[in-house]
Amino acid sequence: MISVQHVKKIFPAKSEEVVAVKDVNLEIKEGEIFGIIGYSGAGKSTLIRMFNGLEMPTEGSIYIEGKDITRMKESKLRLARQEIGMIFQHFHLLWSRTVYGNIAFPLEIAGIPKKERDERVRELIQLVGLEGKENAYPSELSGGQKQRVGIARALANKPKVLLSDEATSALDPDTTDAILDLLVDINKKLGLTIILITHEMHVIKKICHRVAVMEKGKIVETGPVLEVFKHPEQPVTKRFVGQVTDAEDMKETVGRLLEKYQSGKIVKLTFVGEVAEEPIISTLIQKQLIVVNILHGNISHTRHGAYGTLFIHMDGKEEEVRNAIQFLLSRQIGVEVIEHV
Ligand SMILES: Nc1ncnc2c1ncn2[C@@H]1O[C@H](COP(=O)(O)OP(=O)(O)OP(=O)(O)O)[C@@H](O)[C@H]1O
Repeated sequence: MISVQHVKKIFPAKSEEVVAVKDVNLEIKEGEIFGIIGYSGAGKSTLIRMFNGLEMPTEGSIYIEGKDITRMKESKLRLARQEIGMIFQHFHLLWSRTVYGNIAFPLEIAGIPKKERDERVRELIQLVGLEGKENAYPSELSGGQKQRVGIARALANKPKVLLSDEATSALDPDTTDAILDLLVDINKKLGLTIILITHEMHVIKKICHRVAVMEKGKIVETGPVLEVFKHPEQPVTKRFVGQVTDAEDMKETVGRLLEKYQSGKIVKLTFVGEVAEEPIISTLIQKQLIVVNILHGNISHTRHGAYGTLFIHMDGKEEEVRNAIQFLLSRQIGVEVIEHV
């Protein structure tokens, strides 16, 4: 549905030009929730803004349903933009208009008659769960409610694609989850394709089907979310996966334990899919002649199954510890012996 081909964006500057996006290629399917993750300055905003012509690439093409939006005349681009809604971190609402007025605004611009407009706004208010708030002004709303207005406004002209530029980054964790649930809901109900950029792996894990990792203007890794969790290849991807699988203080704890336990091994186990729900550790203790000390555990639920990590210390005779590792490997569990942090 969306094809990004050899896209490059250079910003001219007095001293040295900035190459914000370097030869990006992506294929995004209809109805997919596709996440682009990267640290600040990676080029995510520049890339997503090129999907609706807010920025134009210096080189390359972006096809949306077969039409190259980078080569459209302004009048055609304006029409094409109605097919692509966008939501923002800081909402970008009209402060002098009510919730109703904000959602009606793009319909007024599109020349939709009043009666039809009223109906559509009412539908949208219901869809995003803002019943009763029609006459409130943005200043009277919570962050989550403001983003609901942003989503309703973005959906007003029935777009096929929704672009989300860090839409939950200004929200607390519970509100973030509620907005992410809403995005999944509209993706399912409307079959809407969603492309989002974020610096939080939690967002990717919770709602995306596929992810692309961006670093210094390039896509360095891409794949289905669960696959990327299982086999992160690039160091930057490993850091992002670590955001949700490893506790902040884990490194310190493991460092201390490595010093404390002179015998045995500290291992990081990774479980994927159904294995994550099996009682592997109790079987391990029953079958192997080792002592197991559980240090830290975590299960993440992605759209395509569960992904678990567990740090344990296994103590016992060297051979028994080796057997235990073999047992775990035979159960399709990832085993990484931690030698140092
Ligand atoms: N209009 C502009 N003029 C010049 N340089 C720009 C412009 N917009 C972005 N850049 C530069 O392009 C690079 C990528 O910026 P971009 O905002 O796309 O990154 P990002 O991954 O979205 O980061 P953040 O999350 O901090 O916004 C940065 O070096 C930035 O300074």
